[in-house]
Amino acid sequence: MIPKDHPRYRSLVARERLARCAREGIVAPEGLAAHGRGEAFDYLIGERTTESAALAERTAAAMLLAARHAVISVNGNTAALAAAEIAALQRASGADAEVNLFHRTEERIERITRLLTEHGVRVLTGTPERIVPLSHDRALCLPQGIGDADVVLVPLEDGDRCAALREMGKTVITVDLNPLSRTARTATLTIVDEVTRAIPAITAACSTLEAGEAERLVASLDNTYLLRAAIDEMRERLAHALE
Ligand SMILES: Nc1ncnc2c1ncn2[C@@H]1O[C@H](COP(=O)(O)OP(=O)(O)OP(=O)(O)O)[C@@H](O)[C@H]1O
Ligand SMILES: CC(C)(COP(=O)(O)O)[C@@H](O)C(=O)O
Ligand code: BAL
Repeated sequence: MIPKDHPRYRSLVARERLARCAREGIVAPEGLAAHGRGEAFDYLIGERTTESAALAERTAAAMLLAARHAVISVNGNTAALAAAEIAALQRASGADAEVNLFHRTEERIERITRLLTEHGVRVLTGTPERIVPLSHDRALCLPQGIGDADVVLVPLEDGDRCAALREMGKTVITVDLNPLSRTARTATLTIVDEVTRAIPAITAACSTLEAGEAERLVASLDNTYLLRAAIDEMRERLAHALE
């Protein structure tokens, strides 16, 4: 039982949820390591949504709403951490949701699909095909899902799949606490924020974008600026960390 007044309550609750979902075969064991890497970067931005991340989240909302066919690609970590948040984003944006795994097993696909459905997510299902040119199982996706999408939201992603989706002409939005990851540097739009903060922020933006704001956000998108702003935030916090 984690006391609500614990200074790291939010982090410990997330870890407890991931550990439980790993035991239940939803989160891959490797996902615990990936989460730890993310938490380290979250420390560096002060475990809060920075100004540049907030700008990226509003831009993501604009891109999802303008999409011909937006798909949220869900892996085990994202399902464990943000199933209800994905359902709310789906309702706000109209995006489809599809389970796509690196450590793919049919059992994990079924368990993650069940977890998402229980939280209100409408999950695309069907027979996957090797559509994305990759040598691992992230290549497997649904022709009517990621295969048809023009905009894909891929939280906690792999750099090689991000690059492959871009080469297929798709717009890739990622949520990644590490501004130096291959994904962060390859995506069309990178949200350097924690996934349970980022997804609700995108959802909120879907209903608060003002007239003309969406077009301005997309037209002014500069992912290098967003990554540099995140790095500058980390550097500034480190410079004054012991004051
Ligand atoms: N809760 C979270 N919210 C946001 N980002 C996260 C979260 N947990 C992990 N991450 C980040 O998501 C990424 C996914 O982990 P993974 O191990 O696939 O990354 P990676 O291999 O370093 O990335 P890349 O392949 O893009 O270089 C990591 O960059 C990690 O820092
Ligand atoms: C662990 C994970 C971040 C997700 O794995 P999965 O849920 O199988 O897509 C994976 O991409 C990795 O870095 O190993
Ligand atoms: N996420 C699986 C290995 C990679 O980072 O590409």
